[in-house]
Amino acid sequence: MLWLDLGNTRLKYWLTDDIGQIVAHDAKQHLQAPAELLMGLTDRFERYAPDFIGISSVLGDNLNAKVSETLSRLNIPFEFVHVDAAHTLMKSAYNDQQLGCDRWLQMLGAVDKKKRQCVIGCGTAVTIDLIDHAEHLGGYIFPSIYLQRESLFSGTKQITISNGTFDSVSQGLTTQDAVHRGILLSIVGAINEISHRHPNFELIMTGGDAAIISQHVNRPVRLRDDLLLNGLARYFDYRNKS
Ligand SMILES: Nc1ncnc2c1ncn2[C@@H]1O[C@H](COP(=O)(O)OP(=O)(O)O)[C@@H](O)[C@H]1O
Ligand SMILES: CC(C)(COP(=O)(O)O)[C@@H](O)C(=O)NCCC(=O)O
Ligand SMILES: [K+]
Repeated sequence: MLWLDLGNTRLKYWLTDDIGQIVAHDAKQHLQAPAELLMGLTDRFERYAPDFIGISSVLGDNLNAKVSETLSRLNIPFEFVHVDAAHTLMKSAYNDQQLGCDRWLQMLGAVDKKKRQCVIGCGTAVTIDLIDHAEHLGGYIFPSIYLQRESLFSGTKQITISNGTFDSVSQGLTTQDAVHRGILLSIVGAINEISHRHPNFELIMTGGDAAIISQHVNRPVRLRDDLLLNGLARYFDYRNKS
């Protein structure tokens, strides 16, 4: 199988064998041209000859249509995931016309009906979702640390910072530190507050910035980079059975 995750920043793919083991995996920035990036990967995909392609995309109809056009040339059946708020594995109270496919799949990949869980996706946006015994209660969306920095850069005259590292949440004494620490605290503080309000929820984090953010959270966090893949596999497994 070939699994694709088209996020707002990166295209991720996993090739898996008959028993679900990953035989190839990569993540690449697509710069809003995922179809062109895929074109460059088709040789590799053809070599592995997957019998099916399952896709998660949050890039919208126009880019999805271009991706479909590129994938059609492979002559391998492919399908985009559609959010289902009434799925057997997890019911959701969220508006399912709006819920991002990657958010939903990450939850589907993590969900455990015996647990209370808080799933945090640290991509282009940071999403925090609460699940109570396989019932999605809703969540929050924040701009990522990088998007927050860009908005300060473009919305102010005296903040001209476009690089630096996010490594502390203590107060800063320079613009550079105040910007990075303030932004990191906005996300970390929100996570700490949500976990304070929901003390019995296990914290699970995934996505490109999960390692940077999790270090400052004041409760144990489970880092899982397999959530979206796991969600894709569960989704198509269930769909084939019904
Ligand atoms: N090699 C890399 N290229 C680009 N971004 C990276 C890389 N490694 C880690 N990241 C981080 O991953 C974040 C994007 O996370 P990701 O989960 O791929 O997002 P999305 O699903 O929105 O595309 C970026 O903000 C960046 O900080
Ligand atoms: C919230 C998101 C932007 C996160 O995307 P990502 O950071 O993974 O690229 C995406 O899931 C999305 O576009 N969601 C639609 C809005 C919603 O979930 O309500
Ligand atoms: K993501």
